[in-house]
Amino acid sequence: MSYAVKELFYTLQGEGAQAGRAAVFLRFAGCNLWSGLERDRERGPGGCSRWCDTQFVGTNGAGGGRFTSAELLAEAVALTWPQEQSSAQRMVVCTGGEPLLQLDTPLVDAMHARGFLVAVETNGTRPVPQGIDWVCVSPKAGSELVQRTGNELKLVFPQAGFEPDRFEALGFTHFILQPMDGPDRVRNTQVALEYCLEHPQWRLGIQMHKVLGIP
Ligand SMILES: C[S@@+](CC[C@H](N)C(=O)[O-])C[C@H]1O[C@@H](n2cnc3c(N)ncnc32)[C@H](O)[C@@H]1O
Ligand SMILES: Nc1nc2[nH]cc(C(=O)O)c2c(=O)[nH]1
Ligand code: SF4
Ligand SMILES: [Mg+2]
Repeated sequence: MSYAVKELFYTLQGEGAQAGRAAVFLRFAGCNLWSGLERDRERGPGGCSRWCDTQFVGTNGAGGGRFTSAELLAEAVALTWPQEQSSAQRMVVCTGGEPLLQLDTPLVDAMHARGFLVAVETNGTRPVPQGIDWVCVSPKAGSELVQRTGNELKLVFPQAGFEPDRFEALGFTHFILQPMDGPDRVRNTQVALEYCLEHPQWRLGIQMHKVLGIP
């Protein structure tokens, strides 16, 4: 079994309730909410393709390839610290693209066997496999939300006609508004800030890695 992966890198988690924590990022190639057409980034099919901040295609000469779980784990271990060197637990953040198109139990088990806590960043359109340690769901307007529980619900804000209150009763511990990056970032940050002041169940999540200028 091999996995289509765009990149593997070591950085600080820049988003959500774990922001600031060192982690290996495993960015899978491919996404079910991505139209695949460059022109749709301008015109917009109505979904997050229009504003997605990530290059995850990996098949256009931009890097990436197919790797076995053994190859991915060897690289992840090489990127992070030796377990005996620190009491901190190693973490892999599985993202993409949409990681749940590919992440399966054998890969999760292989990561656990090497001492990694396994986190996932998902759009919530596919159920999370058993055994994931940290689940971040980021729902997208126009898609069906299947994964309705987890550790954090991280809503990119604002999305037209997609108000935060529709998620408040779902089974998450943390509710985070992440201002939509792009040409309206400053205004989006202001409206997210105001929303959090008026609805204190929500916390503001700033994409720390972009402030720091790190991957
Ligand atoms: C690139 S996505 C990959 C994981 C998964 N496909 C998802 O959408 O959750 C990683 C995170 O970045 C967020 N994101 C994507 N584009 C963004 C933007 N322009 N501004 C703020 N957050 C964005 C997503 O909502 C998600 O939480
Ligand atoms: N530093 C850093 N933190 C992140 N948290 C979620 C990310 C993602 O693209 O899923 C991301 C990312 O791309 N970089
Ligand atoms: S689901 Fe995630 S990776 Fe896919 S286009 Fe939307 S934000 Fe980007
Ligand atoms: Mg990112």
